[in-house]
Amino acid sequence: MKVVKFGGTSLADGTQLKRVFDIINSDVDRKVVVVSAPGKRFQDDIKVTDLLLQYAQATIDDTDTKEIIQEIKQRYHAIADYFQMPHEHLTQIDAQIDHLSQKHYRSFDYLKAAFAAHGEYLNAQLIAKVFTHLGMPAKFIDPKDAGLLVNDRPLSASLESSSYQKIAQLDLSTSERLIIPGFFGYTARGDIATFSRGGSDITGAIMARGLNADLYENFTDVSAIYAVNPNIISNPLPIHHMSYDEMRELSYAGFAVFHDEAIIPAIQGGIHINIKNTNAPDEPGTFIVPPTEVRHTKAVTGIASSNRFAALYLHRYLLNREVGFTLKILEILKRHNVSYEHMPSGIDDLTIIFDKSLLVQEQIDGMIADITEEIKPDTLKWLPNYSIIMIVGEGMRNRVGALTEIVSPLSKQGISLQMVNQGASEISIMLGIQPDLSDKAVSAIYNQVFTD
Ligand SMILES: Nc1ncnc2c1ncn2[C@@H]1O[C@H](COP(=O)(O)OP(=O)(O)O)[C@@H](O)[C@H]1O
Ligand SMILES: N[C@@H](CC(=O)OP(=O)(O)O)C(=O)O
Repeated sequence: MKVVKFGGTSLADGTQLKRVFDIINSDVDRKVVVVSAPGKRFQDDIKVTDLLLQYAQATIDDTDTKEIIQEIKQRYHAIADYFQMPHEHLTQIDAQIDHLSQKHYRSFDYLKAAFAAHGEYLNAQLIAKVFTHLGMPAKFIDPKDAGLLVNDRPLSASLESSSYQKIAQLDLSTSERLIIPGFFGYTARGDIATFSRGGSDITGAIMARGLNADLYENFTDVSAIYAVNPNIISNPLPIHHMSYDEMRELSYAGFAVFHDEAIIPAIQGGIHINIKNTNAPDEPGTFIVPPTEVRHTKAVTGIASSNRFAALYLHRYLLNREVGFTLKILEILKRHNVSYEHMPSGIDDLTIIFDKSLLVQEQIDGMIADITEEIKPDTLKWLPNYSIIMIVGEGMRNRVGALTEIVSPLSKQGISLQMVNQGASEISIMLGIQPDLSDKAVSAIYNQVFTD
């Protein structure tokens, strides 16, 4: 039995959904189907999840919601009309969209979570009906009934591990395909909470582990995971096989094609993942497997980069001699409820790297004020935009000279680095760099490592 997940681009309109239908219909093992909300149909299109978040904000602000509601309904109507679905199905979807703003929510974040989750929730209901209408019986399964219990973080929830017992009890003996909306679960109090953005991949991995699937197929709009983001370099080399840890590091550092948290359930269950293209389903795609099953001919498997960071640079002489110094910094971060991503340090310097999306200005101001007052640094600099490049490969373990090979093309092109961190993970080297130099650096490293 396979668990298959289709991303937003694979479900953006009727034409795409017909391809999805054919893929599932061609293999009886594709039994459990996790779906995203309709995604972008073209470059500047807006994902239904983002439309729903606009609707949520308008509801919070008590401004006019008529237009945005119409736009959301239109996305589902277009899909239903493509398959000439009976009108009653649309009436049910419309009613649920209208009802969203009438309900009571525990907080604004829970409101946003419930609105956002409806992208998947409504799509899964519609898809089950479309598939049945096309002659492949399918049943909608609410994540509540599948047993997806999550903790109380409304917009970045994690699964409670007790969920797996319940998921394992899902009845697979029926002849119907089971259609499960991705991206969200329910808290113990019964509220909807979503995973972080892109989180339908996580639902797919959870279902694959909970049901001990033979394979987790993740369908998207590219034929492989490439050694570098294809938006930076055209026609990069595809990766045929990679290890779980390689994928985790690469997706953390910018390979948006697969959510970094979705690797964890796969590792725990030893589930093989196959990334495939909805528009070219016969292509083999990329397999993500345990490290023992990957043969490495090259040191580097992939190069990822992300601009989503900010950094705080701190300099003070004899910083390394002061007992409890790091603890003081961490206490200040805790006081402002700030989590950090990395903290590389030298004898007199420290850089703290943050994920910008997890910070608000008030936290930044408070943290800087307290560090200035309590730590009295010689220099304190806030870098609002900071990029990380991650060079990843199981083949780099114990490999002499890997760092030189990576850094030398940068010095040749006069690209300076703000930070180099090697050793914390044996399979990766992390570089800190100014955002405007990031793509140039990625290209230089790619050309050095992959084109010989
Ligand atoms: N290394 C990479 N290999 C392949 N795709 C990548 C890579 N890095 C970033 N991407 C981007 O990820 C996109 C697929 O992810 P996403 O848009 O989330 O798809 P989905 O709608 O299927 O969830 C690709 O179209 C591509 O632009
Ligand atoms: N629809 C959600 C969850 C998701 O996984 O979407 P996609 O498959 O389009 O990345 C989002 O936009 O975040």
